Amino acid sequence: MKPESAGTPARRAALRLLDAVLRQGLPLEAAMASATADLERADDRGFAHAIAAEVLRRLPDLDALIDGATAKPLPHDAKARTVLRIALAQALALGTAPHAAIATVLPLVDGGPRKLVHGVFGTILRNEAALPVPPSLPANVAKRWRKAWGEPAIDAARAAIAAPPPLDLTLRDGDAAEWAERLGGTSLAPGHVRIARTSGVAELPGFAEGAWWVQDISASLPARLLGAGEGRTVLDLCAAPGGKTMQLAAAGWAVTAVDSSETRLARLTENLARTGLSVDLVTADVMAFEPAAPFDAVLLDAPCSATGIFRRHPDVLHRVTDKAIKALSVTQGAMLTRAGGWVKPGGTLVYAVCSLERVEGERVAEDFAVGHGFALEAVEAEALPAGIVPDEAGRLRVVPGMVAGGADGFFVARFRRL
Ligand SMILES: C[S@@+](CC[C@H](N)C(=O)[O-])C[C@H]1O[C@@H](n2cnc3c(N)ncnc32)[C@H](O)[C@@H]1O
Repeated sequence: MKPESAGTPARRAALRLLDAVLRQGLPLEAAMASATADLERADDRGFAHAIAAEVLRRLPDLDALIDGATAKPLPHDAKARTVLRIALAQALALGTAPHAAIATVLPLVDGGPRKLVHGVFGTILRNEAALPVPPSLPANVAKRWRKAWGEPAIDAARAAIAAPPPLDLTLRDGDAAEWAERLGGTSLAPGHVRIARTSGVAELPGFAEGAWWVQDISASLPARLLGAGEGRTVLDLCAAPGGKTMQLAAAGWAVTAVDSSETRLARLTENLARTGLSVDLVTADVMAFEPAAPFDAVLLDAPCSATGIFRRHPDVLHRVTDKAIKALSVTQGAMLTRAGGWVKPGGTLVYAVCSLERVEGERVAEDFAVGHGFALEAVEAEALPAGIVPDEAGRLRVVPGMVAGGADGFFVARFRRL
């Protein structure tokens, strides 16, 4: 038997990753450990991830090429289709030489449709096919977002898939203009610096001493709406890995941070050690947790579809179903009702989701605004990062195209307890 090419194991891992996302509905990052377990080298694991992520960014366009070159469409979950997607993403988007792109995937269909895969790949390349710029969104996502946010947001979302997003940093303290100069970036708001994407975050000035942490500008909004703590108490629900927890602690709040995931809380603990910030940590399910006393403020960053972070996590474009979005909104509503019960009279409640779905954002906030003893507290336009403006009700809804250079899709509403 011919020995397997050195490049094949990384492609096999990419196939397992795509299977985990597209057939099992798992997040790409969550599938990494098991799908790449047999790859010893970090760069092979990184390459498998890069291939899978590129396929997910280009999936509708790759499938259109494949369907245009097959007489009878391959089933959507056929191994031959995914193997072709892997070879084509490399040859047409990642700069892999076509002969290497196909030779390294053919062993994945040994004893199966090897000839078909080879033939379809050859036909597509001979026709000098190219992937469209910018990439297309999956039809169901485009339909949902077009209805919710209009055509300009669709165009901006497509452009955002094509370009790697910049890296936003939140400063623990210190002057944003000074840090922007030191890091070669720009600042969109107090305490914020935006730099070009880099793989060497830990080597940048200020990382080791905890002067800043990576946090998208949109993700920094919920804690910004609570302002300076001046020693008051805040309950940070669904807190890990702690971007908002650290903002609140740095702004002078006495923070109690709750999360149900031990693994994610361990990351929060590391982040606190690096930044020298201190908070009380509680491992608990929000639906079972019972605090001893109410808080001056409560921030709920609820678990959600995460469709707002599609730029860095393109798997959300393919694995999040309408049914899952509806189910999440029920959980979010129940969590928000519990969170409301832990706010002191006159205190503040902030609800946030990194979702581009109205049912998880606007709808949950509107339902909560009725009959729970809270009033929506409108956000003032002048306190916000450039480009972000409150909606007509005074809530924050960040959609693609709103912030120059991009930002995660987000929803934030602030309430005052009556
Ligand atoms: C959107 S992430 C939070 C990000 C975090 N607030 C930050 O700024 O870094 C959602 C978090 O909710 C946690 N979570 C999900 N369901 C939960 C529950 N029922 N109770 C407590 N935490 C939960 C997850 O473990 C996850 O860490």
